[in-house]
Amino acid sequence: MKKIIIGENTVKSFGVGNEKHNVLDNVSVYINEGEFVSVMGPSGSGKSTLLYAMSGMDGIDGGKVSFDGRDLSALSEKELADIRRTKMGFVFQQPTLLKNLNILDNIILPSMRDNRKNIAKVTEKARALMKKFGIAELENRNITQVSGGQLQRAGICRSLINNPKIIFGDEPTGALNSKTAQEIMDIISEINTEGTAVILVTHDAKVAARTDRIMFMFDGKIVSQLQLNKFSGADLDERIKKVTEKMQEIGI
Ligand SMILES: Nc1ncnc2c1ncn2[C@@H]1O[C@H](COP(=O)(O)OP(=O)(O)OP(=O)(O)O)[C@@H](O)[C@H]1O
Repeated sequence: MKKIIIGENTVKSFGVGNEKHNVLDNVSVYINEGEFVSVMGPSGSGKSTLLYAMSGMDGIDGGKVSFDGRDLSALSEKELADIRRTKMGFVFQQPTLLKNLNILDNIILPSMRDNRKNIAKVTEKARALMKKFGIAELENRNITQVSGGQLQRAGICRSLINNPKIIFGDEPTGALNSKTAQEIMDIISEINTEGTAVILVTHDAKVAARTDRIMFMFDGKIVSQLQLNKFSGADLDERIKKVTEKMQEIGI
C-alpha cells in the first residue's frame, strides 16, 4: 500500500542546554493513503508535536518527513505552504475561523489564492459541503452566531475545500459534548470512507476505537500500536474494550 506520510527517526526538541528535551525522540511513523489513524498518549507525551511535524507545520531537528514522496525539509517555505493549503486539511479543537468573515467566506478562503477566477465554482463546492454536513442554512452567519458543533462542521468544510489527501485533526471532538462529538466523528469517518486519509490526536477511547490503527505515545516515543479493521459501525463496544485494555496494558 502506498504511504502518504513517512516519518523516519524524527527528532524534535524544545529548550536549551541541560533543559533540552526531546519531545519527539527518534520517532518513525507512516500513514497509508486513505488510512484512518489515531494517536493516543498522556498529556505532554508529544502527540500534537508529532502531528505538527508530520504536516510540516513545524520543522524538526533530526530525521526526515516525506509527504507523498517529497522530503518536507527539502521544500521552500512557499512550496511547503502550497502543499499544506492544497493537499492537507487541518481540523483543530477550536476551529480557527476568522471573525470578520461569514461562515461561507471562511470555508472558501483556503481556495481563494488558487481559484480567484473560479469563485463561482468554489462557492458551489463550499455550498455542497455545507449541505452534506448539515450547515447549509448558516452560510451568512458570523462565527459567533453558531454552536460549537456547527462551527466544527464549518471547520471541516473548510479543511475539505481543496480536496486534501489527508486531514490532520488535533482533538477535533475535544471541546464538544458527547452527542455532538459522535456526530463529528460520523462526519470524519465518512470523509475517510470516501478516500481521504485521516490522522487525529485524541484522549478519547471512543474516538480512537473508530480508527483503523492507533499509535500510543509515551514520553516522545511510539511505544505501541493497535491495528483494528475498518470500522463498519457495528462493533464499537468491542473496539472500545480493545482500546481501553491496550491503554491499561501500557499504563496510559
Ligand atoms: N513550542 C514549545 N516550546 C516549548 N515546549 C513545547 C512547545 N510545544 C510543546 N512543548 C512541550 O512538548 C511536550 C509535548 O507537547 P505536546 O503538545 O506535543 O503534547 P501532547 O501529547 O499533545 O499533550 P496534550 O495531550 O496535553 O495536548 C510538552 O512537554 C510541551 O510542554
